Amino acid sequence: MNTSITSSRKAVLDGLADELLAATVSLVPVAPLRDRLQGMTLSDSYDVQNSQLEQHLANGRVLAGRKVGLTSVAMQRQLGVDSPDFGFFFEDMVHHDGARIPASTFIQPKVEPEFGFVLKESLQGPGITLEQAAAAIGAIYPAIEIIDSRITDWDIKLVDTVADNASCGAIAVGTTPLDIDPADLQDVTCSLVIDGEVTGTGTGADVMGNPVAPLAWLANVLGEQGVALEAGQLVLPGSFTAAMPVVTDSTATADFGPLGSLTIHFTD
Ligand SMILES: C=C/C=C(\O)C(=O)O
Repeated sequence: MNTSITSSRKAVLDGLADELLAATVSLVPVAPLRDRLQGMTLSDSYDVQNSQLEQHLANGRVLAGRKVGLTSVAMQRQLGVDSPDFGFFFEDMVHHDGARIPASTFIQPKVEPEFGFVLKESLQGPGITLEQAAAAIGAIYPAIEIIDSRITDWDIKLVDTVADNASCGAIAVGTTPLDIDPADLQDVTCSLVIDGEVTGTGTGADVMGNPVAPLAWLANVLGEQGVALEAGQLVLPGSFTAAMPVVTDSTATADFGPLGSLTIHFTD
């Protein structure tokens, strides 16, 4: 192995992680990352993501859970990609039903309606099946992910969004679980409602065929790296619909019909 090439590559990746960390604070987005390192791979992007995770944890932030993204055809089409990705979120990024969230704390926020799975037991791949993943779910909540891009104008390809923590901005999760069995999630319908208008509707089957599949996928991918999903963590398996932009004074609802809903408001 040519160590000088390897170490200069690492220096570029560390620099990208530092730029993204700075953008998280300044709210000034950065230029797309994909052309900054010749042949930038998905593995490079996850290294950039991981470097940020480690620095946040070293600064005392507490991991609350993980998100899987790009699991629906709607979102894959919107971003022009064909595979899922994942990211992390901390306790200080989690909001609850009725939250009033300053839009000014994001760069270019959009919202996505999702399930929120709270795990009752830990899950670690490889080899986690759908049945094992479903059995690890303790409660299912309505959730909204606020995605945000630290890349200018959402000009992202897969390597950009992965490095940028899968574009995770914040999470909102309901306080009352949805009364539904993990085996029945494919048939559940969810609409995204912005300011009273339905902007999109999807079913559980639109989320990788079954919303439990992203949970199993994540447990297996992280398991390959020796990382477990822990009991008590919240996992978001991906959006039912295309993401929609929000601004100050927007109200967003993830509407699961008779099963329940979650509403958040964006303030100044
Ligand atoms: C860019 C982010 C995409 C997601 O979070 C998703 O598809 O759920």
